[in-house]
This record gives sequence, structure tokens and C-alpha cells, in this order.
Amino acid sequence: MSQAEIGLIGLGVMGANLALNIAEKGNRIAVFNRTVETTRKFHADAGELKSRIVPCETIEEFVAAIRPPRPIIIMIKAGESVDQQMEALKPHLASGDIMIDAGNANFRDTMRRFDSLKDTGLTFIGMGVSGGEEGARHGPSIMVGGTEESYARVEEVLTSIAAKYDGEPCVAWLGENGAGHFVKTIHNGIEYADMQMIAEIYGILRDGLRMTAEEIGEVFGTWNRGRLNSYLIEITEKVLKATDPLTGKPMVDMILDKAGQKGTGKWSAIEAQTMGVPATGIEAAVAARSISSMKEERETAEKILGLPSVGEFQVADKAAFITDLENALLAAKIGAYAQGFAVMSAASKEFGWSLPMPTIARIWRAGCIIRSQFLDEITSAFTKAPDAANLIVTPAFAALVKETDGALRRIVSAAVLGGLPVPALASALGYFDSYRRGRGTANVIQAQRDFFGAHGFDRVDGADSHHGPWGSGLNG
Ligand SMILES: NC(=O)C1=CN([C@@H]2O[C@H](COP(=O)(O)OP(=O)(O)OC[C@H]3O[C@@H](n4cnc5c(N)ncnc54)[C@H](OP(=O)(O)O)[C@@H]3O)[C@@H](O)[C@H]2O)C=CC1
Ligand SMILES: O=C(CO)[C@H](O)[C@H](O)COP(=O)(O)O
Repeated sequence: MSQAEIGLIGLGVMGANLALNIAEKGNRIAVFNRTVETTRKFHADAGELKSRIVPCETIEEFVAAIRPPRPIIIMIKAGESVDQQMEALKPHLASGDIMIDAGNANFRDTMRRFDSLKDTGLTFIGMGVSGGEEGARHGPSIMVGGTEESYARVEEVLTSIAAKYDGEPCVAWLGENGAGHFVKTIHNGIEYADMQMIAEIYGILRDGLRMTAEEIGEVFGTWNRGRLNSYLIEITEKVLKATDPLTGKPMVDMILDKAGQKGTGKWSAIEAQTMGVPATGIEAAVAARSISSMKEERETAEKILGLPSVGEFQVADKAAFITDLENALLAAKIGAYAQGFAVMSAASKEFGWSLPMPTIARIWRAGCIIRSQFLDEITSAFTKAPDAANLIVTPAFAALVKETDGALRRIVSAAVLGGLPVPALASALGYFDSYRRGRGTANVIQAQRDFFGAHGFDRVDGADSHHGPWGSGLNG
């Protein structure tokens, strides 16, 4: 039997589907999973793709089944398990072999792993994959980091399995070492913000307008046929319309309001903060997930503080209000994406990657969780202005912000006055209002810093005097 062209370790949700996708595109693939039973079941269930899959029960057997130089995808739980898996593989590999970590790694781990293989003859690729189960099976968006030469060796197979947007594959080499995993992290940070903003809009419809899950699902369905058309809006309609088989009630009403998180949102916020780039939408979304997980504390606080004492949520024209909600969501979404791209732009300089913004937007148009029509507009904006300081100052998006930010202001105001939490939507408004104001209020902060710490300030008239007359005698 001929050797496999590629290997894959980890037959969980993502790995199993990716392996089937690879086999379906005509590639012969060797597979290995820590739990042998999973490998056996995976192969037994592979149907007509069985003949292209080589199930292996030991690492030795797995490595021997792949034709050198071997590309090996590692799609397992992120973190230490990847280091352990790499250590287990290494003694069996030969010069030229490539280990490709396709999980949601912290890009700093990816940089370390990349460096650790220098001078060994082995190569490391850190590859972000997005699209969930369905994407992995039928076409994910793939963000590759590593040497360009190593990408060239796997480009054909990755292109064959990637999602296509108007025939263009949603895969690209984005830069050296951690570039691919950094971009995937920010993709997820944006995903967090997008999801949180959708949840806040749902909250206004549920707790403000007192609409049922089914009715709210209808609203999202309508929006999905308009400018908000996207995978996340599409699945929101579906989840809101689903019925719980156990109770016959709307499924969403039976789900505990505690959101999980595995790290990528938090890493996005940390890296943004570390580089001094505001990513308030992502930060608000991460914090909202953390607050959501404090269920018992929230219930206790509600008993002690009560809900905000505001009157009945009043809306004079429901249809106009729902149109405002649609535009508010679009405006807030622009803020979150603008921030995500600004973080990537800063990281590109910080880590010397030359991240290609139009390409990133292009490969997010299909396959990934944040895929949307909107990303085609971002692709076009960055193609016309690849060095724009911020998405919101490109002509197309500046026009869109001006058109929709009034709605965002009305919705945030209504929610705040109605006592409904909208931290991510409000963060977008705060971001727009701060970013577009040439003269802000940090002059007071600078004066305070100088007063208590003699930190100095620059003057608006450029005069060579950097301390205020605060009277301590130290700062004059
Ligand atoms: N689910 C999703 O939507 C997406 C997930 N990802 C990322 O892909 C990676 C895999 O996720 P997913 O498929 O969902 O995870 P699953 O939980 O479905 O599968 C986890 C896999 O990791 C293996 N594994 C766990 N610990 C170890 C270890 N110490 N050594 C070797 N193998 C180990 C498991 O093997 P065993 O069967 O023996 O337990 C299993 O094959 C993660 O990094 C995840 O963040 C990326 C994009 C989307
Ligand atoms: O990468 C993904 C989607 O793009 C994974 O589904 C990831 O698990 C999502 O992050 P979290 O679990 O923290 O919500």
C-alpha cells in the first residue's frame, strides 16, 4: 500500500472532520489519536473515504505510514498537550518533516515552538483554523504562520480543503512564526465581540420589548437577508427558533446563562492592552463572559440590589426601534472589527510580520465563524487603503459609521435608561466618540499625573515648559 501524503494527530471534533475533508479532496492521510478506540471508530465510520485513510495505533506506525518529508497536522487540545505530542513525535521524525499545530494555540507558545525546532532540520507551522465542525469538514478558513518555504510545501493540500469565496480559497500564508495563530486569536476576539453584541441586542428584544425567542428569531432572520448577513446572525435565528425536545419550550430559554471561554478572547484583549491598542469591544465581551459565569453571585446581587428601578421600557414605534437595533448592531460591529484590525496592524509592527490586512479580510469571507458579506466590504476597503490608520477612517466605513452611529446612540441610550446591560454596544459608541474627537480630556489626566508624580506634559503651544504651577515647589 502506498504511503500517505500527510498525517493528522487528534481525532476530536476538528481533527476528525479535517481528516475527512483532506481524504475527500483525494489525499491519502494517516491518522492517530491518543485514545486508540477513537481511531478505530473513526476509520470504521469513514464510509467511502476509508480507503484513503490509514488508521494508526502507535506513533511509530503513524510516522512510518507517511511519505517523507512528512507534513503532520496536530489538532489536539491546546497548551501543554501540544508540547507533549511534539516531544513524542520528534524522535521518529527526519530532517524536512513539518509539524503543523492547527489548534487554538497562544501565538507566544507557537513562537517558542517555532524557535525550539531551529537547527533541528524539523519545521514548525502554527496554523489557525476556523469554521467549527462544519467548516473543518467542508471548508474552513486557514491562517498560516511559519516559513514561506514550509507553507509552499503544504499549500496545495490546504488550498484543496479550504473554503472558497467566489472561487478564491480562504487560506493564506500570513507571516513567520506566530503570525497565523495571532491572526486566529484576533479572529476569535472579534468573534467574542460579535457574539456579545448579538446577545445584547437579543437582551433588548427579550427584556425590553418582551418578545418571545421565536419572535426574536424572526427578527434575526430578516436581518440576515440584509446588511447584517453573516453566519453568526444566521445561526442566531436558528438557535432562537429551536425547541427543547425535553420540555417543548424554546431551547434557548432552557440554557443556563453562563458562557464558557477557552482563552483566545482573553489573549486578544491582553495582547491589545500590552501594545496599547484599544480593543474595547473585545474587552467588554471577555468581561461579559466572566460576569456571566458568576451566576450565583449575580443572583445574590439581584436579591440585595434589585434590578435597576426604571420605569416600563417604552418604545413609541416598534418597527422603527427594530430598524435602529439593526443599524446599531452594524455600527457596533464596525467598531469591533476596526479594533481587531488595529490590533493586528500593531502586532505586525511589533513582531515584524507584515500582516496583509486585505488578505486577512479576504480569507475570513468564507469558512470561518465570523464570515459575512461585511468582510467583503472590509476586503475592498483595505485593498483600496492598505495602510489606513483605522478601518473607520476609510471612505466606505467612515460613511457607514456616519450613517449608523445615530442608531447606536439611540439604542445604547434606551438600554441604559431601561436598565439593560449593553457593555459591548456602549463600548463601540465610546470608541467612536473618543476616536473622532480631536481635543479630548487627557489634558486633565496629564495635569493630575504631573501634580502627584512630576510626570510632565507636552503643551498645546509647544513651549518648552513641561510642569504645572501646582504649588508644591517641586513641579514649578
Ligand atoms: N471545536 C471548535 O469549534 C474549534 C476548535 N479549535 C481548536 O482545535 C483543537 C481541537 O479542538 P476540538 O477538536 O474541538 O477538541 P476535542 O475536545 O473534540 O478533541 C480533543 C482532541 O485532543 C486530544 N488530546 C487531548 N489531550 C491530549 C494529550 N495530552 N495528548 C494527545 N492528545 C490529546 C484528544 O484525544 P483523546 O480522544 O485521546 O482524548 C482529542 O483527539 C483545540 O485547540 C481547539 O481550541 C479550533 C477551531 C474551532
Ligand atoms: O476557535 C473557535 C471558533 O472560531 C472555537 O470554537 C473556540 O473554542 C471558540 O472559543 P471559546 O470556546 O473561547 O468560545
